[in-house]
Amino acid sequence: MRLHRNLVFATIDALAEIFNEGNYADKVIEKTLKRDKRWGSRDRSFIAETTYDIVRWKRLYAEIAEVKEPFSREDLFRMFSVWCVLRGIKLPDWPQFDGTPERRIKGRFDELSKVRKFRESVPDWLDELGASELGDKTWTKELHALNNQAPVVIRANKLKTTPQQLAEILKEEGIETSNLRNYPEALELKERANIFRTKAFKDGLFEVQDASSQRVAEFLNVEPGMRVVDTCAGAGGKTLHLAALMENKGQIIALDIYGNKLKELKRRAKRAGAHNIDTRSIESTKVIKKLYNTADRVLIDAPCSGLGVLSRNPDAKWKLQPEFIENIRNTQIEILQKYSRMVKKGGQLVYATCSILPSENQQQVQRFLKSEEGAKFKLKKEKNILSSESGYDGFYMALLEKK
Ligand SMILES: C[S@@+](CC[C@H](N)C(=O)[O-])C[C@H]1O[C@@H](n2cnc3c(N)ncnc32)[C@H](O)[C@@H]1O
Repeated sequence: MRLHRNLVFATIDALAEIFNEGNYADKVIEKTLKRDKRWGSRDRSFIAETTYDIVRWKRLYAEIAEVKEPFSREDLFRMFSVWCVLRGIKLPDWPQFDGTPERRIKGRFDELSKVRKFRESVPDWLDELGASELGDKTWTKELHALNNQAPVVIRANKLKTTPQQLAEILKEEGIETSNLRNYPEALELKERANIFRTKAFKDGLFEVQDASSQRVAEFLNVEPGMRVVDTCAGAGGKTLHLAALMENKGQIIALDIYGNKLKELKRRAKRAGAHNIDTRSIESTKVIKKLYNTADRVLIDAPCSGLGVLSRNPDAKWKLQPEFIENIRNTQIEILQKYSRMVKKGGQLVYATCSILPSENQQQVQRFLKSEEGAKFKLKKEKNILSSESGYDGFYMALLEKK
């Protein structure tokens, strides 16, 4: 691989913004990629993937390069040179790489790789929390899996197509996919590509949605004609899946505290041809109270630490704080208490997170079941999806039924 100066410089600029200004990696990369219209798809993927890689391995690379935050440009070039040396990429003859100690870099890598928090590049507190909740053995495997680059999985929109038809259409647009066994609507891209540019995407034939995430709507046992409330709908990844499973029949009420996310949901629903979704922003408790005892099905796709999706969002390793996890657990239990009241007798509720921590998952459900409101429910089944076992995001889901 030959390194191009303007691509390397754009990567260094992006890293400076992410590490030193605390901006979100996905937003910074999106902005960086708009900088030069002449960049082709290879150039763009070099910037995006290298930036994500160095974000993912920040702690390890900083230790090897012997640099500390806040990083100067010189420090960032040193971290970049670690990335190159460890990947066997020949360093160009630029002044920024003068005197790079290649043998020392490899030696320090071997030495640091003996310690999990360096090898897997996580903050001390997170390494301790993961090990205490999951046990050393599971956490070691899981953390390793969460450091792999996530595959791109899409969900065929059954309102408009089938996975087989979609695979053919994408093939004509130059994108090869494979079926995923046991995931009825999913296709996985054989190679990364900008699929948002395809006609198939613009026509609403699919959504990008991880395979584990596709398990959640399935878990809720929806049927056409039901009244379903998606209480933490966000931009609607799971709402759209619910609409497809309900064949556009019945009613889905999509709630969120952020109106702008619901606006995006509406845009996506239009593209997907999903007509049975009604969005409502939670501006007061009235919105919730009006729905008490009215829903056949309720989905709580709760806000969480996001530790199950680190492979697509490595930035979270550095942005997460122990206090945030503490607070989010309180929000989760509050949401369970309040939103479960929307389920009518005999109706069902799914509580789901993209976390792998028992304290956000099964322990929350057990806590809820022991409460006055929770006593009205019984736990029908639950599923823990680990990235190390599934190869996709880490997720948790529990199905509860109101007696
Ligand atoms: C895991 S995300 C949802 C992702 C979405 N369901 C999807 O599939 O694309 C959690 C959502 O909960 C929302 N949220 C946070 N606190 C909330 C609350 N108290 N009530 C309702 N929604 C809330 C957040 O804005 C966020 O969109």
